[in-house]
Amino acid sequence: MWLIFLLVAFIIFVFYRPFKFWIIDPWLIHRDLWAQGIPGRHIPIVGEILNFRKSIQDENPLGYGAALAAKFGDYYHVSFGPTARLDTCDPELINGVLKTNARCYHKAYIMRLVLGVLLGNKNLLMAEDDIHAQHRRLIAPVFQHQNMNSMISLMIDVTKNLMKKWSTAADVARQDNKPLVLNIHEEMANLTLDIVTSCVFGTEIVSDEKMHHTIYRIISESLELMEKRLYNMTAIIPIVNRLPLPSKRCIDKCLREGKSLVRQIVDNRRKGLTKSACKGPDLLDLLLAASSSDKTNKLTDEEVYEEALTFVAAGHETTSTLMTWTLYNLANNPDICRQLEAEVDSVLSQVDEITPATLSLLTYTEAVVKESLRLHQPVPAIVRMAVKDNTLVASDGKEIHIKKGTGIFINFYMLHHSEKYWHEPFKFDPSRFDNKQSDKLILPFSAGPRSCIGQNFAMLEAKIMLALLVRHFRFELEPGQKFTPKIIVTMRPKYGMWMQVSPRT
Ligand code: HEM
Repeated sequence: MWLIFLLVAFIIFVFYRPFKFWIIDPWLIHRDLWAQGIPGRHIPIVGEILNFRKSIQDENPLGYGAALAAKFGDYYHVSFGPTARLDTCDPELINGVLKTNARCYHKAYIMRLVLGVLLGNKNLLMAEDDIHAQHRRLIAPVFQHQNMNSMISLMIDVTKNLMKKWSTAADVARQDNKPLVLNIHEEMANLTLDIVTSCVFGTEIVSDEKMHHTIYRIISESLELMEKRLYNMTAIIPIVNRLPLPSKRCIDKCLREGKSLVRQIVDNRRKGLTKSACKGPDLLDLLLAASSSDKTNKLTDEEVYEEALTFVAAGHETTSTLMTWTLYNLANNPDICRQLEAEVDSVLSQVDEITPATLSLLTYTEAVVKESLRLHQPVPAIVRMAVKDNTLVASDGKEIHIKKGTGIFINFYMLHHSEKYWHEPFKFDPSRFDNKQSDKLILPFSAGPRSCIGQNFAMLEAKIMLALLVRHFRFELEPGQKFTPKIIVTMRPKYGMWMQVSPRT
């Protein structure tokens, strides 16, 4: 008798929990949303993963969300794997999730799987609730304008180093009667990695080829592996995602390498063996100072390592994709490019004088960057998970009761391309930002208490790089290439971006 009882209990334990996770919980959420009149569809177990994977194979990852929105509207429910979620590009619903009801949401399990395995969970990007609030309070002063301004000269130097290499390479190519052709995405990835690593850690890391290469490899390799694990579902299935499969072992190795590298850099700085390369303190100095100034809330060593690595990971690929798509948009719109060159030529004197004062005069440059952030936002979507029942209100006044466990997919791409809010949304037109009104509908850095803490840094860096690049070079797209977006957290060009780069005479 006891044996039978134990056997039944064991079977319930083994089968019920997965059954509840994969079948019952998602079904209850979909049923509830249907009952509220929210349109949508439910594909059990795999959800939309196979459809999404097909859209990637068809080289149209963005078209898939657009097709769902065309069918169901600005908010609808679907599943991704076992998670039932509400997908939306409605500005009021987004505002509710990111701002008014922010306390009811955490980063989605899927984000934790993609980024948490690389960065850990005790950093600003991944931490939740009180730990997040404590880190945000400590770290926010690091990104104040006055600290950012002391990094201007370093950003200029690093950009000029790259331009010097390009000038030499262009001279060599000219001697062979050929244009200089570069994969601009790779060039921008190296440039932004150099800028962010030198602003975080000092120049020691940039001059050390091996360290530089290791950081680049760790970030790109682990993101690639995570993408594979996501689409073959090994990252999603509980227990399976912990098995020491080759992909998991490789990611764990990347994480160990990354942490030990950062640990070495932090320890060297603490011992005074290295110093900031900025005019003032660099981000590592500021992070160490912030973490030791508040004795009761100080960050542990482990947290300092994680935060420093997070700055590099969060600030590298995002800004490089922004720059790549900006140069692509300019190459496709020569009139806009000439207007930008005219502004940059008139504001910067012969000696490329870039200061906070000259930067504030580069208003068209800023509009070009913002329009690129709208048209090709580096982070096209983010995902949240409701950790409490709550109610959201959509722009049409509809109240939606969200159950704990519902995922929310915030589709910035659709918001930024909606004909409801933007005239000719697929046109690259920086003049839309003459009107401050547009700022309310563009959310490339997200919004609310979890908005991008590095946005001042990113805007400053992008303006400096763009002003210097267009002042000295012209960019033309090499014919015959495909511009397919590839999305793994950021939206980069899948096959690179090949351009003819010629010095301006
Ligand atoms: C064009 C460049 C950038 C874009 C488009 C961008 C975009 C974003 C977005 C959309 C988020 C919210 C993510 C979410 O809620 O899931 C975010 C968060 C964050 N970003 Fe950025 N980012 C950029 C540059 C940077 C830079 C340069 C840094 C640091 C040096 C940085 C550090 C962070 C951090 C630490 C967070 C987490 C903030 C928090 O949760 O409190 N980002 N970023």
